[in-house]
Amino acid sequence: MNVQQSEVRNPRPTNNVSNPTAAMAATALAITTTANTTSSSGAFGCCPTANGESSSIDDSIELNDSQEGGNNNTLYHNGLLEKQDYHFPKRPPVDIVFRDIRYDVKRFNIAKAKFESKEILHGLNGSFKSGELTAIMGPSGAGKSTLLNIMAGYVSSGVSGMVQVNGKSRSHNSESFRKLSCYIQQHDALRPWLTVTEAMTCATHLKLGFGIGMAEKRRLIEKILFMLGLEQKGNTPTMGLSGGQKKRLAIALEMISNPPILFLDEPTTGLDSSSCAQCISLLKRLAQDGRTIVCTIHTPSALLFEMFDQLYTVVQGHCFYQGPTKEMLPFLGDLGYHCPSYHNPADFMMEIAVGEYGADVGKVIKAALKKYYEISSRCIELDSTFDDNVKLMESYSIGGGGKAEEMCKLQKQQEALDNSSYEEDDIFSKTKPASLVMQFLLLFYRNLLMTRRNYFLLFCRIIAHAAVATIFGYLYLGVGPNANQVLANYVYLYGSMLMMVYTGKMAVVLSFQIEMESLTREHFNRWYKLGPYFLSVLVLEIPIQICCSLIYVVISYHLTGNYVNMERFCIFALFCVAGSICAQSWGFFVGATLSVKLAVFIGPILAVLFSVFGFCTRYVDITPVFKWMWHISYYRASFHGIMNSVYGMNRGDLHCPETQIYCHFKNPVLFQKDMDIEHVDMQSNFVLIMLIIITMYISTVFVLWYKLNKR
Ligand SMILES: Nc1ncnc2c1ncn2[C@@H]1O[C@H](COP(=O)(O)OP(=O)(O)OP(=O)(O)O)[C@@H](O)[C@H]1O
Repeated sequence: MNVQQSEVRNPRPTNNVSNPTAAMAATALAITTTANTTSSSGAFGCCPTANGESSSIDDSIELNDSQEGGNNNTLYHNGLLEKQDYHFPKRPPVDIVFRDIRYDVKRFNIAKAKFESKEILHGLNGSFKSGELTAIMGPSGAGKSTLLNIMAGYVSSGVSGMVQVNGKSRSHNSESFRKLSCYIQQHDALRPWLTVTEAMTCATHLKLGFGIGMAEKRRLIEKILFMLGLEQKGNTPTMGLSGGQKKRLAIALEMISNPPILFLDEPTTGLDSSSCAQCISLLKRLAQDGRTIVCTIHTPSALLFEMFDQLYTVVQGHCFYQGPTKEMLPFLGDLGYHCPSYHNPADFMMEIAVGEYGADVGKVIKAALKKYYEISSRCIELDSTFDDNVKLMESYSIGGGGKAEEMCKLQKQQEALDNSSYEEDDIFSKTKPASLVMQFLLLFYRNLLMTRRNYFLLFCRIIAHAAVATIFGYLYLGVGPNANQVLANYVYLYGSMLMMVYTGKMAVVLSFQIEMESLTREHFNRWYKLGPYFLSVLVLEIPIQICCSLIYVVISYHLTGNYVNMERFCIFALFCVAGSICAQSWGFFVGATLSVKLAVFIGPILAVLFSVFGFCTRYVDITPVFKWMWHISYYRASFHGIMNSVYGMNRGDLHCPETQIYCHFKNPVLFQKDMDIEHVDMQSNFVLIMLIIITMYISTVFVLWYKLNKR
């Protein structure tokens, strides 16, 4: 039996979760109960109200009247529920018009020792209309992704020109535009350890908040997955999906908030022909429901090419063709470039774009510009800022033309439509994104779930600490209380700090590097704010590091015979843990700031640099120019802390074995004096470590914020 049929026959009562605390509990529940997407509620009985308004989010995916002959209560086609019976609610049409889009990048020229500017896009004009699926095509390096990034608002610095959304100017990084759109980048950047349903559930909670009930959310998830052909994959971990399924999941995750505009960067890359066709036909259906869908694509098959309504071709940063897909060949034909019979039109266009068949690319670019102004000159008053283009247009002595008149009429009709609202105005308006606290709780829960699934990494971290502690413990077995083994103990203490610092730092130095793509996608598509995200990472990572450090400390401290009393042990453990957490905060900062290649060697280099201060280096012997490093070295502060906990704090004489004639460090103060650490201010050291931790966290958040927002 069709899975969805069983749902209709077994409706489940609505579980309305309205308060956040209950909702959090329900979140966990939902993640487990909805893990099997094929066993959930029958929501289809929930119909539009008498006045036609939807009464619940469930209505958001309602029956297509045209296919059902207007009978909204009928749920089956000949007893079978078809994917095409569903559609997302119509959204207000959102049209995008852009003019004179230029993009400059600044590069430092080492030879000339100055910054140089390079223009990537050279004044692109055009529009993307609602209800249409538009392909951005062009040769590699032509500027397709750059144009898409600018249109999505993903890139804003270095961009000039005007973008209008339903006739209203939009800034290049408009926050309100981001509410209406979503951007799915080339790399799916999904969370591999979550199942499809878990990923969808978490995204639904984050995007739709807790103003609507769990049951409604569950039904929404089921239907989106059903529409996208993922209904059988609810329990599959994301990493177990095929390339095409991952693309569809990436779309499904964004369809939760039902945005009227979708930007997709190369959604078909890496897919086989049938997955490509599935993906494009899905986009086509979403466009037919009134969405504005724009995607970049590399030479598609003739079949796929025909599925696009509009084509925008970029070559060397110029517009090469824009208009209906079916008019592309006549356009090139008018210029004398005729597509051979049985040749893929998309391939032919790309061949012309790279100058094959002796094609004059410049001529086509000028013709495309002329065509644009032929249409535009009848419809809009050209802005004075486009003087250059106006002159260019005049130089082509634009005449009248039937086709241009027709296009103009269409554009006027569209403008009338455009006067409709630019705001969200359907049932989704009753949903609000999760609050900051709930964002934190949801992200923390998600991290916890992923860590539990990926337990091998955690297991390795714990085992490594225990193993090294045992090795060190036996290497320096029982050296702690002996006066003749003070130097051996000193090396053990130094090694322990190294262990704490390296494991603390290196365990997280790549965290953000690995996370960055997912973080960028989710943050850009407004799933959550940076603050709750960062906090959710810290709240998981800090306890793990504390546990690992304590495992090391407990084992090695006892094996080396350093245990004297509980007070000394607690201070020792406190400084070890504080040093490790401080190193971890440095790891986050280095990882967030530098590229992978730099981070993996700058991280250890910084640790080595700071570690020399305090170890066999007396303050008086340090070259004055480096003395500041002694003061800010968290390594030195932690090391002195553990040293003082072992030999300071009025410790009595150490044990001098009878076999020894003389034990120089019988009184540990002598050793402290030799090392210039007889006056360790424990409080100042601890405060210094805490200050560095806080500074590093703030710096990391700032760097991440900058990377996520300033592009
Ligand atoms: N930030 C940047 N700094 C320097 N050059 C850049 C930058 N962004 C884009 N470019 C250059 O602009 C050109 C267009 O890049 P873009 O990624 O948009 O090309 P594309 O058409 O999407 O290519 P592909 O199909 O290969 O992905 C390339 O030559 C690229 O090197």
